[in-house]
Amino acid sequence: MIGLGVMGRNLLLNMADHGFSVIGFDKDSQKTGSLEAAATAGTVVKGVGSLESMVQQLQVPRKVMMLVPAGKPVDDVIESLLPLVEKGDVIIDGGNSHYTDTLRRVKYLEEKGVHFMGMGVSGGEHGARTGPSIMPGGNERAYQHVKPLLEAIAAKVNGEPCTAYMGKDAAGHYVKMVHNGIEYAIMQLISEIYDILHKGAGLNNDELHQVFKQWNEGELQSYLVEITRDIFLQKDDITGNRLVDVILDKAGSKGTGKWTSQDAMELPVAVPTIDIAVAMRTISGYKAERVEAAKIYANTVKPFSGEKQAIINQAGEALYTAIILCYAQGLAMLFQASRELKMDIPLQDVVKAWRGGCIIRSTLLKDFYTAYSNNPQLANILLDGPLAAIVQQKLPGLRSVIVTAVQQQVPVGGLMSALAYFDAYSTERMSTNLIQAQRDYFGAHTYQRIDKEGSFHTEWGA
Ligand SMILES: NC(=O)C1=CN([C@@H]2O[C@H](COP(=O)(O)OP(=O)(O)OC[C@H]3O[C@@H](n4cnc5c(N)ncnc54)[C@H](OP(=O)(O)O)[C@@H]3O)[C@@H](O)[C@H]2O)C=CC1
Ligand SMILES: O=C(CO)[C@H](O)[C@H](O)COP(=O)(O)O
Repeated sequence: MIGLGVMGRNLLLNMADHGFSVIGFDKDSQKTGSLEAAATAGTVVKGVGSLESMVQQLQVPRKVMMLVPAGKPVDDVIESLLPLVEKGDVIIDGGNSHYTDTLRRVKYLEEKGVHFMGMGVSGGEHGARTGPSIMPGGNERAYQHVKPLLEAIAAKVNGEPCTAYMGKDAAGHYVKMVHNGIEYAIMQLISEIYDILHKGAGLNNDELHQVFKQWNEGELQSYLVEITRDIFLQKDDITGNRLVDVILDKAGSKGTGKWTSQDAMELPVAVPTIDIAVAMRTISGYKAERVEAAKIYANTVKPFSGEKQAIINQAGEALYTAIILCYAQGLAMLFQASRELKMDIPLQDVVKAWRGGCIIRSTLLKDFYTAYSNNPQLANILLDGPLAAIVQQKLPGLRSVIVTAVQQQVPVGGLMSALAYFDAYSTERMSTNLIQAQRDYFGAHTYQRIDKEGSFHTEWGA
């Protein structure tokens, strides 16, 4: 393992716990020393400060994984490894690299006879140590060398490992990118529901904890709902108040959500809830301007007058439906990208790998798994019969919550985008006939007709 930071160190210790002899490299002797000290008794874990020494001690074909920051560090590590590895060896990048970088690296290293695999890992620090979701892609023969290791260290659901081969070339990193896009979208939806219940319905942190606790015990059971439940109880060491209330409302990002939106536009495929989640993090950064605008427009949430429990119930239905619509967008993107980029991504295995260990794990994944088991070529999970029945039953809650939130001035762009996606996707005849007429009017862009084949142009207004 190269890079003994948060992820590398924990993943390596996880491998050792499963009986694999491992060796970690870091320039920092403190990191190599503390790695050995943290190893479980009886496991074989070595920390070294020389890359040469690390590579020499590996069995052939060598399996070298790196967990370093995406971008130049990955290229630097590859260049330092090249004089040390041989044909047939496998280099794995487990970080959040952009898939186009991975494509470039796969080609570069294949020319030298070295296999390069891009592999998504999700689950954060704890997941890496105890069982993450792992999304490997690249050369399938190279994957066979690491399959037993990955299956051993991955999270398990019903005894099955939350990992599978994600497809050719950069498929592993592509799947991880879309995973993170869905992660952004679900986090945005949860934060909007929090706004509705907190500012609108006046629930305090203890009440919010109870609501999320109850939701996490039912159909909304998921990692993100679970951690949100716990966040409301966390005390601030400095003030003694709840920590969530003293955290500045400016969201950070490392870029994977933005990459998902950018790539969706390129394909093209519609992922409006991911787009809006990225945009809302951007708007959150305009703190000073927002403070000024709030004064000008006297923008404050108007308290709800309705019964609290009714709003809580509707909010639960709205969140559940909108979350399904986020997965629908992300999975439809993978379906389309797999075809366009010829990656052969098996969607059934993607949702299998996401069932446990990762940030977007949820009880819903088992329904998606069933949907893809019945039809591996399903273009959109909204076309699956049982899932369509769930969406139809829960949709009124989403509509009602949006109406209430709009009237009470709670910004709910994520919820609205999910509903807009659904309403457009399930509309037989959209209003885009008018857009075609306008395009032809001002730019002679032509249009198609509903009653005849071919392309037509009209001299409008003549
Ligand atoms: N943290 C998380 O929850 C998750 C992170 N990821 C991804 O995993 C990757 C690693 O993340 P994380 O472990 O959090 O990062 P950290 O910053 O904790 O660790 C990165 C490690 O890489 C080392 N490193 C940096 N540059 C080089 C280099 N050129 N050569 C050798 N080693 C280098 C660093 O050493 P030094 O400090 O000495 O420079 C450090 O030990 C990233 O791509 C990240 O996006 C993926 C899933 C979850
Ligand atoms: O990959 C991850 C989880 O799956 C990381 O935690 C991710 O980098 C977080 O992204 P951001 O910092 O952009 O919110």
